[in-house]
This record gives sequence, C-alpha cells and structure tokens, in this order.
Amino acid sequence: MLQRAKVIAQVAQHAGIKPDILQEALKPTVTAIQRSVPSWVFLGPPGVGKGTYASRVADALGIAHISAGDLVRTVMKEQTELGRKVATVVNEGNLLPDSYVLQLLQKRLQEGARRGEEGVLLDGFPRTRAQAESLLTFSDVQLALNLSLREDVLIAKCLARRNCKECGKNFNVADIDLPASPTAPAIKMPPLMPPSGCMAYLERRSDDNFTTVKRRLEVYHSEAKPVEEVFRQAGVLKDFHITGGISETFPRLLAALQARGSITEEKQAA
Ligand SMILES: Nc1ncnc2c1ncn2[C@@H]1O[C@H](COP(=O)(O)OP(=O)(O)O)[C@@H](O)[C@H]1O
Repeated sequence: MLQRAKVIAQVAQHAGIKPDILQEALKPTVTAIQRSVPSWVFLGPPGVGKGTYASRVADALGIAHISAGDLVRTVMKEQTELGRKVATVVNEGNLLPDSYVLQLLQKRLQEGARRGEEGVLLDGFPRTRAQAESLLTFSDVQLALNLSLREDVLIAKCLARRNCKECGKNFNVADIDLPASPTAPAIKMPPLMPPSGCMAYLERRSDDNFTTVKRRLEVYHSEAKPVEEVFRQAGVLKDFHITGGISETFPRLLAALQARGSITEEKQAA
C-alpha cells in the first residue's frame, strides 16, 4: 500500500498534477484490477462430463471449482417461492435469466475472494453470449476448454447420471460400447459405478429425463456458437473432443492443457 502511494506520488509529480487527484482518477482502474479473478471455463453440452473433468482438473491445479448447475440446485432445494420458480425453469430444460445467474456467480466469487481464492474453474457458465461478454469484464479468462462428444452418447450419459445423497458424489451407470458407424468412430466408456455403500442413496436429477435432456440439448445448440465465438476472439478457446472413458480421457486432457502451457509438469504430477 505504501509502495503504491509512493508510485502515485512519483507519477503525479512527473505529470505535474496533485497526487490526490491522480489517486481519485485511478480508483476505477484499481478496483477493476483487484476484482479481476483469473478463471478457466469448461464449455460443452449436457452430459459431456464438464463437471467430472472440471472438478478433477481444479483438484490437480489446486484452484476452486464452481459449477453453475450446483449453485442453481442449491436455490432449488430451498423451500421458497424463488426456489420453486427456478425449479420450474430448470425442469423444463430452459435457461435462467442471465442477470439472475450472474448474480449467483458474483455472490459465490465474492465469498471466494474473502476466503482468499486466487483463481476459479467455471463449469456451466457462461451459456449465452451476454454471459460470456459479461464474464470478460470482471474476470481474466485464461482458457475456455470446449468439450464435445457424440450426441447419442450425451443423451445416454445424462439419463444414467446418479448422485449419492449421503456422500454427495456423482456417478454414471451407463456402459457405452458402440461400434463405428459411417459418421462416427467406435466409442467405449465404462460406467463410473457407485460403491455398494451408496447404492441405497442414489438419486437422479429431476431434469435428467428424456424430454428435458432433449430440450437442454436444443438450447445448448442454439447458444453455444456465439459463446465459443466470444472466446475464440479473445484468443482463449481450445476444442477438445472426447472419445473414451475417464481413465483414457483425463490424462489426454491434462496433456492437452500442458501442451498449451496451462499446466506445469509439477502440477500434473501432484
Ligand atoms: N449459466 C447458466 N445460465 C442459465 N441457466 C443455467 C446456467 N447454468 C445452469 N443453469 C440452469 O441449471 C440447469 C442445470 O445446469 P447444469 O447442471 O450445468 O446442467 P447440464 O448437465 O445441462 O450442463 C440448466 O439446464 C439451466 O436450467
């Protein structure tokens, strides 16, 4: 702080203006810099595994993982008028208003900043062009990883997601083993089975039914390209196509991030 006051005094003297006037003029810039949290963003359709890979990468990097869907589900669980309204939109497979989701995210970022979080990995945000543009105004987005996977597999994965209400962990009981077709290569994705202790506590998300998943995919396809475009123009978009299960994909994902210089070897080993 003292150092900053000294620098401001020197610059003010050099420019021939009073230090307090310069200090006042710099306020918005300083606040903007202080607020600018570095972030990584995982983009992709429902069922692609954004949450699974985001939480593993965040653990590997030692940064916080923020899932927009989890923030929304916390509100849905509240027995309030707002919680019920949010649940209606989510269960129809539609998006919540940009301003509302931004509010939830900013609140979560502020809580994190108070705890000393220095970087975050976002999953499920942004989902519209407006959200993406807004994110760039308050966060230094260093990477937008755009995950993709065959559409028929996305549906199967969503329908097979399970959550243990005792330990809170997510699993996927789909055993995908599809031969090559004229348009797609063969794909094998073994299930991520819950341990026996979780079996009695498994739940399915209320929006993971066939009709809602189809609607979520439609919404994704209509919003995804403009979001990708914002990050492509910012020079941070990286495409990553998933062709197998977690044990095959996760090392390949880390290697791709490392090749891009986003992960150091030390962090990958940890
Ligand atoms: N960034 C967002 N903007 C608007 N709505 C959102 C956003 N993130 C989550 N939601 C709402 O929460 C639901 C669940 O989100 P999420 O768990 O990320 O699901 P998905 O499996 O579709 O990626 C979405 O279908 C949407 O209704």
